[in-house]
Amino acid sequence: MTPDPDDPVISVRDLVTGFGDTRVLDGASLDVARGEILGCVGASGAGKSVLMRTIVGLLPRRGGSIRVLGQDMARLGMGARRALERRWGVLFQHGALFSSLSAIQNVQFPMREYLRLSRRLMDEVAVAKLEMVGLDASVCHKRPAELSGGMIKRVALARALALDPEIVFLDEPTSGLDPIGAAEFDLLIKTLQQTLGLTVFMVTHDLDSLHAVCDRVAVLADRKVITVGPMATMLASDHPWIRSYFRGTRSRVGAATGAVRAVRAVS
Ligand SMILES: Nc1ncnc2c1ncn2[C@@H]1O[C@H](COP(=O)(O)OP(=O)(O)OP(=O)(O)O)[C@@H](O)[C@H]1O
Repeated sequence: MTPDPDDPVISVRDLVTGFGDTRVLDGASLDVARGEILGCVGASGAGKSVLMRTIVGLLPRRGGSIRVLGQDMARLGMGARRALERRWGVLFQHGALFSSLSAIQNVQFPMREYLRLSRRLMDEVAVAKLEMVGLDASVCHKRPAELSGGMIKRVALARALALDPEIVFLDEPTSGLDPIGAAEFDLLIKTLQQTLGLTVFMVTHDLDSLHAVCDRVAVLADRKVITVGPMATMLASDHPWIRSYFRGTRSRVGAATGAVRAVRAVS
């Protein structure tokens, strides 16, 4: 699906959010287009998770506006709000599975909260969601403590997909995975986005994920979204933080340059 910039699924304007006397975001604005994967980056503590949690209504907004799927979040009554919540899924940092529930029960949790389905149908749907993220029936009755980090992320993704959402919010989906597991997870996200037509808002520190799956990247700094654009924009930016993040020694560009220097030094 080609992202349509004229059809923003999420529109954040002049957002102010904070805790006590501290403002974490102060005038943050951002659009996420239908069908795109937008990566959100920024220094640790810049407010990426806070932005994501404020968009989905888990943290209060002190100012500005948030529109999701054309609806102003501040004007929704309880019923309309629940109806809107059914149209997105969230994968929280570290998966955030319920430790006392099995994998299948975790996936069924949003179904129990928002739908009235028979037990049999819920079982069928949950197994299908687990298969969709590459897990077979053998994990169904395992609890999170019995699963690997990669499996936990997949179960959390299956839970985020439980209600057939239009938008998926992912908070550091590849953190803690080895490079192969992270690449597989990136591919899974990209495949799901393309086959299901999802819009994806993804908080990440993973430069490989940004390169592999994101259509655009939003950079949070100084309590605002300072730049949004494709990777080419990030690589061309002269902003000091963006430059050191995307072209520093741990980036592909930096690594390639370092490698060239090393080869030159040897020869
Ligand atoms: N519940 C909370 N109560 C008080 N302060 C909070 C709370 N949640 C987040 N913060 C503060 O808000 C700021 C932004 O936090 P946030 O988790 O959004 O950062 P982040 O950009 O996602 O960082 P990281 O990349 O390290 O996960 C931090 O200073 C953090 O301490």
